[in-house]
Amino acid sequence: MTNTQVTLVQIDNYGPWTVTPEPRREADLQTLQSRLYADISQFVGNRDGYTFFTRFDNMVAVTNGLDLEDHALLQESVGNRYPVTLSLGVATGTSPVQALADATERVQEAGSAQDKDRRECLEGRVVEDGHRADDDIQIAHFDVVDATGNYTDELNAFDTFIEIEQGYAELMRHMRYAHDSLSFFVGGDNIIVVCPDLGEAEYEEAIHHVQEAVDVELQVGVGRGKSAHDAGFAAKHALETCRADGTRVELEW
Ligand SMILES: Nc1nc2c(ncn2[C@@H]2O[C@H](COP(=O)(O)OP(=O)(O)OP(=O)(O)O)[C@@H](O)[C@H]2O)c(=O)[nH]1
Repeated sequence: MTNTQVTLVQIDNYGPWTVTPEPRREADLQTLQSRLYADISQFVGNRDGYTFFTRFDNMVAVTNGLDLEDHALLQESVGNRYPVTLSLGVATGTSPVQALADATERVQEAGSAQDKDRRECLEGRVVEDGHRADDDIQIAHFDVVDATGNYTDELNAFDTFIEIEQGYAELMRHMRYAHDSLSFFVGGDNIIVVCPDLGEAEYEEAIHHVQEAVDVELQVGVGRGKSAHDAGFAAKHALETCRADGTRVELEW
């Protein structure tokens, strides 16, 4: 049974900061956001977690293996090096959607995203070391079948972008409402989905749904592990099996 530990990362009072004392140059904000994401991804990734950029001012991480001291160190390090600070909410559960909802609630209870007095809050609980298991995380790595042949080498770059984003939008909604899963676009034509215990039938159904709704053909490799890295790495190997064998769903555990 999965036990996903999810961390919501929220930049404190970021909206007001972007326009104080007057609107800041957009390129500078884009640079700040992408560097902050890169730093958090590296910090969490070095401890075998995954971080997703989502809206950049709010990011979502799968943090099994990181304790509250690790989270506090991330806050301290960012606070020392950036003009902004981070609040973090952490929660665990068999449903990734519910865990993220609980993590969000903890940050919201500490104060508004635009409350100038809420800084560096750290709320929540983690999966304790003695309670971690090899099937705590289930990750599905989706990609578009032959995106290069069907889109990248055929359409102009913006129309390719629209097609890929349509596939992502349909999949993320479907996986959230039908299968309690969190989907994140990770670049190219790839979508990483953090799942509860799902089986082959659910993935077949999701691929069929996206094909029917927006005519984008997906394949998926699924893995399990003690950390996001372990599960995600198994999923990548499973996806390689799809590519080699021409199959649409491969589970590796
Ligand atoms: N984040 C991430 N991006 C990837 C990964 N693999 C491929 N990509 C991205 O996806 C793009 C397309 O590569 P592929 O998915 O291998 O190509 P494809 O044409 O869809 O071919 P098939 O997947 O074999 O059907 C690449 O340019 C990368 O941007 C991955 O493991 N992680």
